[in-house]
Amino acid sequence: MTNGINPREMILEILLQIEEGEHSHIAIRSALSKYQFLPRQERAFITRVCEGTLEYRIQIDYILDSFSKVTVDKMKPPIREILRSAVYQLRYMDSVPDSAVCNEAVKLTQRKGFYNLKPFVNGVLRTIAREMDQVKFPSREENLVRSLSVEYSMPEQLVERWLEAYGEETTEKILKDFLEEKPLTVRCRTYLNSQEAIVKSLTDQGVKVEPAPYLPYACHISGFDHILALDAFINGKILVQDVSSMLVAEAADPQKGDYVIDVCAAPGGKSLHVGDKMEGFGTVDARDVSQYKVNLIEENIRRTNSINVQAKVQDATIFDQESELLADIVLADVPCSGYGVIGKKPDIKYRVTPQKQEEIVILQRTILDRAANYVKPRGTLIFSTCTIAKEENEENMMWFLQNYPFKLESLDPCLPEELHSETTALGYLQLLPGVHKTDGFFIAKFRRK
Ligand SMILES: C[S@@+](CC[C@H](N)C(=O)[O-])C[C@H]1O[C@@H](n2cnc3c(N)ncnc32)[C@H](O)[C@@H]1O
Repeated sequence: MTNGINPREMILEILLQIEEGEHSHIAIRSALSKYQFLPRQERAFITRVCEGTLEYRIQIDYILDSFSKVTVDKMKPPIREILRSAVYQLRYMDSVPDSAVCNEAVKLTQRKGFYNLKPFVNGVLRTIAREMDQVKFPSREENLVRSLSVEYSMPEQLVERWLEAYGEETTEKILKDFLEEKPLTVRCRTYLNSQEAIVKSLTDQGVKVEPAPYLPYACHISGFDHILALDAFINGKILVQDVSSMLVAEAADPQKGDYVIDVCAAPGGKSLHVGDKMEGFGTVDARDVSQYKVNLIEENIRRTNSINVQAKVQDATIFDQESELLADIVLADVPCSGYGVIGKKPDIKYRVTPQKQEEIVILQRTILDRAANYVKPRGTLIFSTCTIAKEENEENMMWFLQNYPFKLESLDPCLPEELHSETTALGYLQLLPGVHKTDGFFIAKFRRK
């Protein structure tokens, strides 16, 4: 315990919030921001246990159900989360002795007022600590979907869909990659600063900087506590962005002086990148659906002093007549299921429903329909998502080609050679985690006829 704050109690509160529907990264960030004085090691422990417990929830529940008479779904929420986070530590964190994990879980059970459940928590955890190796996991031969689901802690319906779309080998690569820890990726704004100066500023503050794949200005950074305390961040020299997302501005290939509309822009990563590529010339109209979202874009515009990017509230499902046929480039980086970023936001995998999937495709098509109208003749439309669901990507792309006066245009002149393929020559790219060295992401480039 440090300064009266019990890390395991914080973990429990965060996990309960996530169970109630809060996004994991928001729940963790807001809890930690309340206790900024916590030592770095303790913050890292809290983050790791919360993220790990969530990432491995299906596997953890399988283990708990193998040892507990009360199944996980029948447990009281605080007990369930105490047990889940303890099993995560027992299985995946060698740094914490098993006895400490069990003792702390029992103490927390008592502190939360569940005196009568202390023996239960104690018994289940001590048995698991002793007999973890004897758990009989589902075998691939008997049931491939169930086996992959438990091994990689992914809901069966997603495993099933990806097996069908990508086959066993690729699906396993994707599933494995989602569980791997990754450093943060940033875009160095080399249009205003030299890469060397940016890297020096970071390393001077003790940050480890490594080149990220595919793009020379993309870096992996690690070994720091708060990004908000880094000079390169404060001064707008770096922006947090995955390489997959940086490829959108590469695919758009804006020219100085272009008029660009980004219909789903918040928090502004791609708009700002396009603005940088135009070196301060032209205009990027960065739009999003709410004032809250537009404030996020404005914050980034201010921090980066991006003079050619402007933000405004505009619902992309409502046709904006004033923009008709005006834009050289339209970016439609539409809201999506987010399956490509499950590695960073594990709660996404637990929120999947077939109904939501259908609704999201309808929303995407509505946005594409409106966005198409803003592209001037011979202009460019970039359609992108951070998902690996075919109905949101290839199927939407085909639907668009069949219904609108656009054709696909090769991405190869804009992409690094390592990413060239049959589909990039045609005009689209599906990045898959574990296959490519990025998040899962889709980009299609259309040109108006
Ligand atoms: C994938 S994110 C965009 C990320 C952004 N392009 C970037 O690079 O930082 C999708 C965005 O679509 C926005 N959105 C959802 N529905 C919308 C609508 N009807 N009109 C405009 N934006 C919408 C969301 O608020 C969200 O910011």
